[in-house]
Amino acid sequence: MGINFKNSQNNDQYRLSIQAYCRPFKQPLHTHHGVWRDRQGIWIQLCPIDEEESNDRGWGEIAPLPGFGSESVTEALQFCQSFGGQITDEQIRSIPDRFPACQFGFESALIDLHNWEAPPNLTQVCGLLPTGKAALDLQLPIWNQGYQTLKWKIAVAEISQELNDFQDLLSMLPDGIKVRLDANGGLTETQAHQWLQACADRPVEFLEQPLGISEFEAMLALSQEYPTPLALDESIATWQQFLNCYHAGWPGVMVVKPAILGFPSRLIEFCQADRVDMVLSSVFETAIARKMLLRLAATLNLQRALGLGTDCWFED
Ligand SMILES: O=C(O)CCC(=O)c1ccccc1C(=O)O
Ligand SMILES: [Mg+2]
Repeated sequence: MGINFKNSQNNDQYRLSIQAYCRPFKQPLHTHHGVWRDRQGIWIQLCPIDEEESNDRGWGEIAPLPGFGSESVTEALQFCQSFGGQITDEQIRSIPDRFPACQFGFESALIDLHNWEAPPNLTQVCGLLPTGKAALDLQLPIWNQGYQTLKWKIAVAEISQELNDFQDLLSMLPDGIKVRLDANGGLTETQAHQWLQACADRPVEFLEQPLGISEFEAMLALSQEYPTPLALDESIATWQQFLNCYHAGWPGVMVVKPAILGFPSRLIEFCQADRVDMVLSSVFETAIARKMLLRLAATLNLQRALGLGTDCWFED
């Protein structure tokens, strides 16, 4: 299934509506970056000005992640408001790289306007477990919900504690279920070695962002020393970082968060020319950006489970 991009030479005008939102999580998410309680973002709607009597509307979502190098919600809101309720194709194509979440949101809205088919519902999704011991005493075991892959945040508590909980978690998992460990850049090199030793011969799909973004070379070395694949996330959160790591020959997995990586068309173009071992991952966006992510996933023909198991973290 392809995405229909409108002829990029057009310079149509759109009426722009902006709606800021704040959506609390059912339970806070604990990561190495801290505690996260709600998702704030912006929904936008584009309506072609010469067809206002028609029902054509395109929806997009701006869901920034400033801790990963994107603009903040406040900056995005000011940027949206600067257009005074009206925007052109040309202005959307010219959104600067310092507003990557806006690039994503506005181009998503254009794509939504020109693609009437609903994206397919993809089944291969990785579930996100609560952090720490909470993963062990889930009321309704999450592995009964059809997931074959589960993600668990580490580098939050004491390492000896986490290594113990990790063994307990693995002993509870049915055969065939694999775990993704996400350190959010929070391990020391020594701790990364401890984790990779603990992962050997265990059902671990990959260890995500063990070290900070300044430690690319150390992560390269680790990836050559252990059989468990490593994945980059924070290290490739902006388009420039993504290109840098790709061209530096990163041999592992790339966790791509399209909602903060800029124009979806640029990502598609890149992936059509170059092979990327990619996991498409959420930033806790709502259904509007999720629709774009599903369109992307269908177009990019990805092999690994989607990192979109975050829906259950919100009330309906
Ligand atoms: O990738 C996934 O499976 C879930 C999404 C996720 O973990 C995440 C969500 C929001 C912000 C950061 C991260 C992360 O991968 O570090
Ligand atoms: Mg991550």
